Amino acid sequence: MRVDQFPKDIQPYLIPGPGGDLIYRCLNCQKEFGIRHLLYTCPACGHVLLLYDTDFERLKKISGPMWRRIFDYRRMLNIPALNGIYRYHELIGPVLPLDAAVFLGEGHTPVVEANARLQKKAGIRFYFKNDGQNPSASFKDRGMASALSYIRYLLQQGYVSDVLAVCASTGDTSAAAALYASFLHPDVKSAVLLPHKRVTPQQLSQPLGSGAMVFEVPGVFDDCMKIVEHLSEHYNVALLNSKNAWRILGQESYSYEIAQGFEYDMAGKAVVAPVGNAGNITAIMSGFLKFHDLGIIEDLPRIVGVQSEHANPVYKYYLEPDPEKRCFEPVQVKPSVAQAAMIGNPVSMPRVIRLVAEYNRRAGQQKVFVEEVTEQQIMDWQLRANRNGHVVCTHGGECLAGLVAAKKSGKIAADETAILDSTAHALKFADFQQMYFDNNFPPEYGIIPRDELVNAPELVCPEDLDKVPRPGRPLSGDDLAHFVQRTAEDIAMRLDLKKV
Ligand SMILES: N[C@@H](CCOP(=O)(O)O)C(=O)O
Repeated sequence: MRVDQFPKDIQPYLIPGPGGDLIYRCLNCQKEFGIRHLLYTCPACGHVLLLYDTDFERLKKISGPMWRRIFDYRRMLNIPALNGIYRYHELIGPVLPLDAAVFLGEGHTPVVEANARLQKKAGIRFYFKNDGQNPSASFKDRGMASALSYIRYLLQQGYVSDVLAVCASTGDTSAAAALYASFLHPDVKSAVLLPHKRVTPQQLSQPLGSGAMVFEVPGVFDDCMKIVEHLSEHYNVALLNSKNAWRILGQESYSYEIAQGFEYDMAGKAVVAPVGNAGNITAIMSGFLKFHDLGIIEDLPRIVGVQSEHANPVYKYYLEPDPEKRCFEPVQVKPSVAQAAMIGNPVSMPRVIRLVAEYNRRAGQQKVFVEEVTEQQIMDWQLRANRNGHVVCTHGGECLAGLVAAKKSGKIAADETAILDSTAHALKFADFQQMYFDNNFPPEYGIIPRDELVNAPELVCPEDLDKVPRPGRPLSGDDLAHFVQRTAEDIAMRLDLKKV
């Protein structure tokens, strides 16, 4: 639809222009810095930053119901930037002109309700939000769209030139970073650091295909992250991990979409997400808080972060009920099928601590929880989900396992509705599925396949066939007819089919 076809009162709000006043604010010393330079940590005290709009109050001049109408009408516009995360421009990148927006098809991923059989098994009503259907097949594209749009804006303004973007990754961030950077090539080039042999072949192929420089580093993600932090402190590079606060802004779109998808009614809802470097749970809380602040949603949903027992620093931190006594300790991670979240020292932990307190305070009760699950539970629930129409990877399995555990421990009530983050596409982590089917997980995972979830292809080639087709050597005539009949009979026998 064209703008002039919309109701008159909504027309002035449909196409957002640059506005607001974004600044970096240090979570520790509260010092503020302008956004003309890329910053990742506070130049004064070295702590982590978040972006704030010092003119946020102007957005309150528009009522919550009016905001809902604006976002709902924007759905009908054919303006690429508004078909992605910038539908929520005023909250995600108010200072950016729309022509700076990099849109590769990210966001507005489907929310799919689980079938009755799977809901019964889990004991609760739930949906998956399929963020694996983003362009690089993970939720990271939301944050990269924001970070690279900002870089494009800096390029357009002449504030930077020849950007080298770097990130550390367990596989999804690097795929997204390389993809979005390649869109701005040659002004932006990218280099990614991956823990050697701790990224799946599919994930490794992604930055290679996008033309990034790929460095494999011994150790785990936390080691790569330290190197990237060193690079960003000592060299002229743009850090693309979620330590970069622009990433957080983009990932807030996940919350906005959930709210919009449920008609802005968040009462009785629980949002479940895996926690690795903790940027996503930071963004989810921050997004819902902003919508709440503007009166767009009346209730804050419950939020449940899930960690594997092999990489559980955030879970451990919140085991201590007294906030005064809590003390964050990084953990040594062990191999995990939730490999993207195999992180012992999440860079966003200070943001999480700040936002959990704020979220619970605003909700007037504890609304944020962290749950822990086993490796076995992750694999079993992933495969159960996928046998019921989903395409979730191990982290989607982690979410579902976390939902079941949270219901059991009373963190989520049986009459609530949960929305689970399917963070990446199942195909990225197909090797874990194969290890399950082949029963060859190394012992440290502690995973024993359940017979009812195992699957394997069967080769059909009846022994009495002396001629079979091969590539470049097709059969024809009687030979083809005989091959088809015998093979069909063999399959019918295996499937126990009766002749009609
Ligand atoms: N799971 C992540 C780890 C880094 O995440 P980030 O969001 O903090 O950049 C990955 O896919 O690499």
